Amino acid sequence: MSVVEFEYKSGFPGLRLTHSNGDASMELLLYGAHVLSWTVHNKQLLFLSDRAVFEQGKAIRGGVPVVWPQFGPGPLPQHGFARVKTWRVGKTNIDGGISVDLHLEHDEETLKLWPHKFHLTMTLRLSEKSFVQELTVTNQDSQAFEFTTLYHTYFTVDDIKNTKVFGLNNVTYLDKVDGGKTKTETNQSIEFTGETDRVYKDGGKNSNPLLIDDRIQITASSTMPDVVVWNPGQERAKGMADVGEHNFPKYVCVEVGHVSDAVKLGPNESWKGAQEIKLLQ
Ligand SMILES: O=P(O)(O)OC[C@H]1O[C@@H](O)[C@H](O)[C@@H](O)[C@@H]1O
Repeated sequence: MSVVEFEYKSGFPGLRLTHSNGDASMELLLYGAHVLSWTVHNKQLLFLSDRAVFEQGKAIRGGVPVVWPQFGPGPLPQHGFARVKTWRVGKTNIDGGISVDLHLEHDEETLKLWPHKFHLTMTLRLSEKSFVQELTVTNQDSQAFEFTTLYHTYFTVDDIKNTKVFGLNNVTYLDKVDGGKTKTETNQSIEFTGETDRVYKDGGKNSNPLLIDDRIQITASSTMPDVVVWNPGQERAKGMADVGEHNFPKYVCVEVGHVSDAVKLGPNESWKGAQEIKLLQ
């Protein structure tokens, strides 16, 4: 069991977590509290684009970007600012399991963008075949504030054409590639035949587990009820400088969060949202 500091692409310090027998590991950057890599038995389970850009202020294409305090476009930069801020390391525990806390607070830059005082803690726990990440948001202001949030997880797949996402049948979704129409999922599994960008409202509350094939299970806390499923497809991927046509078949994003409406947090109140990602085989 170890937690070791490392530096990725000079300028991006992080922590490398290794589970007891070395069979599971995780790389975590302070930039964005970003999980960059998760391996079990030396197999990489998260996708990181070979065209990902590592520059201050730019989002990293792959791993687990943390979307906060705004999902998607809006008054703030796309997907908020937490993913492009440098967090600081807090408590580390390697007693009977590994956990690490990272923290982010408001600063001059965030106050200019979003005039609210906040404290974020991201706790990561690595186990043999799974990991948990839990975000705690505390309102340190004298006024209430609202936010949306999401774990934007990029999972590796052998081929998107043969990938299925289960657990969202009968759930209502917003189809972003069909003009934002509201539809109901009638299929037992989602398959990918082109650009797919959907927000499944309360998808995580479905009684069926959220699965990628029969390999990965994603479980969210009840405070993160929505599920976004995204793959850009060939044409859009071609136009995305940090993805490229060759990469779209290699990943699927299955993202749990609170995005259909906002979380409202009063002064001194705290909110927690977690996901557990488990390898089933
Ligand atoms: O390019 P970004 O900002 O990382 O966003 C990627 C995708 O993120 C998804 O969560 C959104 O539903 C998509 O609409 C978006 O294209």
